[in-house]
Amino acid sequence: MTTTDFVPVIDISQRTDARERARLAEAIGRACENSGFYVIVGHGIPGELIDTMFSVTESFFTLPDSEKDAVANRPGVSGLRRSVGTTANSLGQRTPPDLCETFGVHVTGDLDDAERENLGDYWASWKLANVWPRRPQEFEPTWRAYLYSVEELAEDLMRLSALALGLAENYYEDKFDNHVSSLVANYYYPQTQKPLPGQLRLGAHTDFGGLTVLYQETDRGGLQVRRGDDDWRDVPAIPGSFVVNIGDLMAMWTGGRWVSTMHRVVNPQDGDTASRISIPFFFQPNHDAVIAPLGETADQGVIAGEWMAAKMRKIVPADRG
Ligand SMILES: O=C(O)CCC(=O)C(=O)O
Ligand SMILES: [Fe+2]
Repeated sequence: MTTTDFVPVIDISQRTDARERARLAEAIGRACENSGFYVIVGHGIPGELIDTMFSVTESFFTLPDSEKDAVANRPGVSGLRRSVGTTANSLGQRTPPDLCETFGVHVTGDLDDAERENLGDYWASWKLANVWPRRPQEFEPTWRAYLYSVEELAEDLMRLSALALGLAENYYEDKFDNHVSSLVANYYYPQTQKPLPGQLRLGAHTDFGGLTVLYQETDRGGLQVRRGDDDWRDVPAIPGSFVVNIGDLMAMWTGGRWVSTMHRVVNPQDGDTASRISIPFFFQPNHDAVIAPLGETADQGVIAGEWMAAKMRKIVPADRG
């Protein structure tokens, strides 16, 4: 099986046409059963918005440290994490920290303190307040415009997913009407020292939530998806595309018919000091949505927020905010 059979490229430009929707849903369903990953083109998010999103994000990450510190993550506040910890820890693996820093905001991060406090009685990243860099000036408006667009796209992908599973298109709507999604930028900084044994740009993991829509720099490479036990396949990097993958909750929702697949970001070749940026949007259900496998009763399910927060805590110690 070639990589594009395992992670197919799907053109969704005709998705407003009813007949074409059925065909797209079928292609998405097949991809989600096989690898849980697909690449979309023709998604309708303007290239100009994506380019600006990339350039403000890159400008931010390459600011002097003293300036970046102003938005550093602290108790109660999201922002910049210099070290994301060890992603592979979420699966119980012990490896050195990932070679990555991240900046993230949540759709819930602008609510007032009391409202955020109500989003689950446990520590969870979506309860943190957003903080925005002052420079570059266009950072915040661009991130907000991008967030709005990618959220709409993710909603439509969920409608197509529902169709693929033989459900009503709006089946997932009331499970995502107060979603706790996040928009994150991963900055894989230049590697000027040899990584430690087992140390990666981003360790092997599965995503937690519903689905992830990821922008990646397409001339860098590094994102790999696992096939079988130890066969890592490069994800096709196509200019103007997004990588879509389903998370654990979506897989649980389908009773395992769809798969949430392990992926990682490997280091560049020795001596290659190029940085790499990726920007995932994690579409995560309402914190109180009950996720039970299709056809099972709610008491067979888990509470989405409790489940995601428990997995998150294995990566980021709760006392780090
Ligand atoms: O950087 C990438 O291409 C993948 C990032 C990723 O898997 C994640 O942030 O969950
Ligand atoms: Fe991921």
